[in-house]
Amino acid sequence: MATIPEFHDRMLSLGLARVSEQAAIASAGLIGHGDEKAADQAAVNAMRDQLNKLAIQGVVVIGEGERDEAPMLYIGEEVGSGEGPAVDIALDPLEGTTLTAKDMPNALTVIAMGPRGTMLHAPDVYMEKLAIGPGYDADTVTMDMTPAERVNALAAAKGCDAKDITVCVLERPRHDAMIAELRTTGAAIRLITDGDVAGVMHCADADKTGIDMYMGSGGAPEGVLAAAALKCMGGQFYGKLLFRNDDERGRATKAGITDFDRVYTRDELVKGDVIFAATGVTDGSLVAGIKREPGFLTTETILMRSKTGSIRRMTYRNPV
Ligand SMILES: O=P(O)(O)OC[C@H]1O[C@](O)(COP(=O)(O)O)[C@@H](O)[C@@H]1O
Ligand SMILES: [Mn+2]
Repeated sequence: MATIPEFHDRMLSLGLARVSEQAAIASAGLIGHGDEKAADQAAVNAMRDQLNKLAIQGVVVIGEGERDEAPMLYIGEEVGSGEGPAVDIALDPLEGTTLTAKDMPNALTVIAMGPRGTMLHAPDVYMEKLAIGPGYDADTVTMDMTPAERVNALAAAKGCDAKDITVCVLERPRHDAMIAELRTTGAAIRLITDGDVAGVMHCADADKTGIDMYMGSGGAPEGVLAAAALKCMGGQFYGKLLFRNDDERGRATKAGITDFDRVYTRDELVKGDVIFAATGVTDGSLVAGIKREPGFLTTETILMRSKTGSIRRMTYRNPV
């Protein structure tokens, strides 16, 4: 039997960038058209086509849904040409479908790849998330702390006042109490309407984005992708799965999860080397959105490798 090639992150990384670029390009014509489903479907189709061109034996571990719901890029779907290393793929073809439909900032196409068996098979439930950027100890802020304690602890570690900290939070009624508590510290709160993968990534580039910390609940699949991004950029990430009912607990059991109360660290969500690519769909603080000019679409992609901590920003001018 032929031996399976090793996961060679350097060789695979450019291919991964092509996947996220093409997903973004496919959704370009749907930016600001009020149709989230169409924008998502265009990105999904393109991402799947491109993935199948890569020389990998890939399995989607974070995808568009469960197999019985029969979406494309379902969890467990095999992708790639079938020749090459055995890899786990985590993807969100359009992270910020509503942002895209409404032409609001920070919509991205996102994909991460690591050796087979290294990423948490997170079910499509919510995850409580907490993230800070690089340069702090692992226990600087923890899930055990209250939201206010986290702000004060980060301010102390940073050597600034709580009022100099900016926390990014998804604007949702479920976060009202947390936001009220954060307000008591004097910290600023950047409320976002969607897109917590970008929200978490913003912590790793605080000088550019102004965001020091991310907290609150959002999609668990997005949590694994955010952990992959921070593994490349540096920074701490904690995630705890949240279950609202037995159906959700059943989904977790099916995904092989036994401990429902566990707080996962960044490196428990993504255990091995990982490569991560995200392309801007609409303009954002990390990457520019798609630019149109007659005959061309230009994208910007951030491509990162955890092994080396390398971060590339690539523009791609694509004739259309
Ligand atoms: O809208 P909800 O249910 O609060 O879920 C939050 C999740 O939805 C998003 O805002 C948008 O995700 P999609 O565009 O992929 O649907 C994520 O960034 C976030 O994790
Ligand atoms: Mn998403």
